[in-house]
Amino acid sequence: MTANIIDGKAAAERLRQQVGLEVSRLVTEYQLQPGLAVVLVGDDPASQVYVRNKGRQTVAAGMLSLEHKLDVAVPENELLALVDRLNNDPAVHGILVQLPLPGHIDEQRVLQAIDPAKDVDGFHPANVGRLATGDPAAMAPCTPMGCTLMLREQFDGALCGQNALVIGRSNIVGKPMAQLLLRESCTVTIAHSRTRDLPALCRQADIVVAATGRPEMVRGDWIKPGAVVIDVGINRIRFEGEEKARLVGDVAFDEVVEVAGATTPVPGGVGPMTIACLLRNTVVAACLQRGVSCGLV
Ligand SMILES: Nc1nc2c(c(=O)[nH]1)N[C@@H](CN(C=O)c1ccc(C(=O)N[C@@H](CCC(=O)O)C(=O)O)cc1)CN2
Repeated sequence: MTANIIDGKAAAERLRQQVGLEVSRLVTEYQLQPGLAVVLVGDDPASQVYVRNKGRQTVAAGMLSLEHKLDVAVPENELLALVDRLNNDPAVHGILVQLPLPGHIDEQRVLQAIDPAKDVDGFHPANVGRLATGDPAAMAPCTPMGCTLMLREQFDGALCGQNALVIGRSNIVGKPMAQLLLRESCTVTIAHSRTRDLPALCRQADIVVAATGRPEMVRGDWIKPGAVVIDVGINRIRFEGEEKARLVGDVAFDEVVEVAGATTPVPGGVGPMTIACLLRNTVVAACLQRGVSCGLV
């Protein structure tokens, strides 16, 4: 069997089209132009690329994009003061502080300073709690949300009752991913570095979401034939004899593609959906703040 390779770029393009149409409707009917503010601290090259892409895609969807670039040594209280200004700016419906932050800044303190209504990353404890309690108004983190939308497409909406294994328990991917799959009525298991006999657990799963941070950890012989495998990993590896670093996921793609029913590539799988979901969350946040219905929920 050779797996269907899920095209994350195409899925993201479809979602961006829907977002763009919804923005046009909001502008026409309510003079409501959703606005997204992105804060970047420092000059990490990958973060700079992600922030640039967020800005471009926000503008392309007809939304207002504000970028705030702060020096790597910015004191924490200056960053908190900026978040406070953005919380009180009526043109801003969504706020995102690009992660990771430099070591001298308390990441949790900054994320908790964002108004939960504008927290389009879904990292504020209020949104974490809303997601865990099944509140439909919860802002869900963008990467797991993108994975969920791709899984819905693969299963034609029939995720109910599927055995899902999430490998990884981070606050950004693993835990919210498990909550979103639970919301879809999957039977969810969370595995992590202390899990015993991970390959055996994996072989029982209809859905595997790999967010381990360990390059190519999930092997082909761990996968149940026909299972759907979503690879969240982004690892830059320099292979012997190659000049440029290559991007690989947490899944051994060449092996898994021979066994799975469908799988995501890296690059071009989950990554592009992350930014498309950010645009979606911003539109949803703008609608909730204005008290108008949203065509994207
Ligand atoms: N505040 C946040 N910070 C970070 C998040 C996040 O969701 N919120 N996620 C990541 C970075 N990220 C978005 O911010 C992101 C990562 C990867 C991609 C992507 O499209 N990746 C491409 C490969 C790109 C490359 O060559 O590097 C792919 O997988 O095809 C988009 C967004 C951490 N920080």
